[in-house]
Amino acid sequence: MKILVINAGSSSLKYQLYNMTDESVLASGRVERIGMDSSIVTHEPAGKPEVRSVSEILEHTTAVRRVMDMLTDPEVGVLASINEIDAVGHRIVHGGETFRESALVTPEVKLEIRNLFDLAPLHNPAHMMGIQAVEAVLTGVPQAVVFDTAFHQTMPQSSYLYPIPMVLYKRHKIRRYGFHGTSHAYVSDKAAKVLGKPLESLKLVSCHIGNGASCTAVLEGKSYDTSMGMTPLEGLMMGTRSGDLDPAIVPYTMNKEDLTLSEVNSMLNKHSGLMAISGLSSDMREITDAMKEGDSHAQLAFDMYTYRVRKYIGAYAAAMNGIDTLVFTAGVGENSAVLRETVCSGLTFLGLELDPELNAQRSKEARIISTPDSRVSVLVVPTNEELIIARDTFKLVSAEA
Ligand SMILES: Nc1ncnc2c1ncn2[C@@H]1O[C@H](COP(=O)(O)OP(=O)(O)O)[C@@H](O)[C@H]1O
Ligand SMILES: CC(=O)OP(=O)(O)O
Ligand SMILES: [Mg+2]
Repeated sequence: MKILVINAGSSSLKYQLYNMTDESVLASGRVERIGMDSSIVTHEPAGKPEVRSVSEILEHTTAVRRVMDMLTDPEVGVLASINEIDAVGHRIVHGGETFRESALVTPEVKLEIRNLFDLAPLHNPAHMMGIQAVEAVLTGVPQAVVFDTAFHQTMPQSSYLYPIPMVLYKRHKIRRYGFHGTSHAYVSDKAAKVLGKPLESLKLVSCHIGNGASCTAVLEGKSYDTSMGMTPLEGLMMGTRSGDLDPAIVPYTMNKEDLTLSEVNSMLNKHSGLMAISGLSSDMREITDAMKEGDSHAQLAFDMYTYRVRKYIGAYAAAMNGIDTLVFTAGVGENSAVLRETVCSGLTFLGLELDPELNAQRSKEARIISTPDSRVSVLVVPTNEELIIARDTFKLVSAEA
């Protein structure tokens, strides 16, 4: 079975085509700047060089058509015909309280995703465009949806409720949902396998640190608490998102700077985090490079960023009455040895001891980077959200057939 995985954003569409016989990736790529004057299409067929092209792609249906053209192109394609695609799986950021697990796309499921537009105005409408674009181009092909929030639906009320009037939860479903669930679930499971222990026996903290970043306390194999909240803005400091701050800053800033709601929202989501403090970049590679050159703003951004990760790990160790496993994943977590070292250097009080050589090694494999005597096992586990989406889609479509 061949499955196309799609992660549709408001102005981008990322894809991976899997052959589920051996879970190999046949091709992957992305369409960026949808709706702008020049869109960039990057296509990577397995074993062949990447191809890039620039054209005008005004909406998602055209983007999906372009992806199909690339996949079936005589030179850079990997399929003889689009009829070879058996199913499509979509990443959906917000599943609210409705979706505890992945689902096949039906008219009812689409309606539910639409009902969640308010809770994820940046993400869910884009995902819906992706679903509809596939419907238009690959008529009749089954589609599945896999939710970032689903894994966190096990959180107890004491973790997910905010201490604000209950009526807001009842009326508007204002609560913590948490995100990156597909990734947290995958890396927790993988870490347990690497350690040779049942996941249910572990007190694990998973740190997904990419452009968006979140920490999750995984207790008895389930999400017990997580740092992102009603939206992916809460929690850790991120590339361009502030993470935690005093909520009083919002009205105060609006008043002092004469900002509208949408402007303050944009400030916190797009112009804060590493970008704001360093004044340089939201990309951790550029931050750490600048630090080496003695850039004090980049250093401050890094110090704040790592300090906040460490605080969450400490908080979750307390929340679970202990921690025996710490996992780093995603772009920064997998690749930045200096970030892992800095975060862990303040956690020796837990009996955590990093092995500097193992930490410095580069590898695409899941691996332990703590010493044999460390009371907390520290691991780097490369995440693979697309593979989980492909697997869930495969399961759902096979069960239906
Ligand atoms: N070698 C590296 N060292 C430090 N940071 C890295 C490295 N490679 C990638 N990154 C960071 O990973 C981030 C992207 O992470 P990723 O998980 O791909 O994010 P997203 O899926 O949210 O776009 C980049 O912004 C960059 O800061
Ligand atoms: C939910 C979220 O923050 O996603 P991303 O890390 O892809 O931005
Ligand atoms: Mg990501």
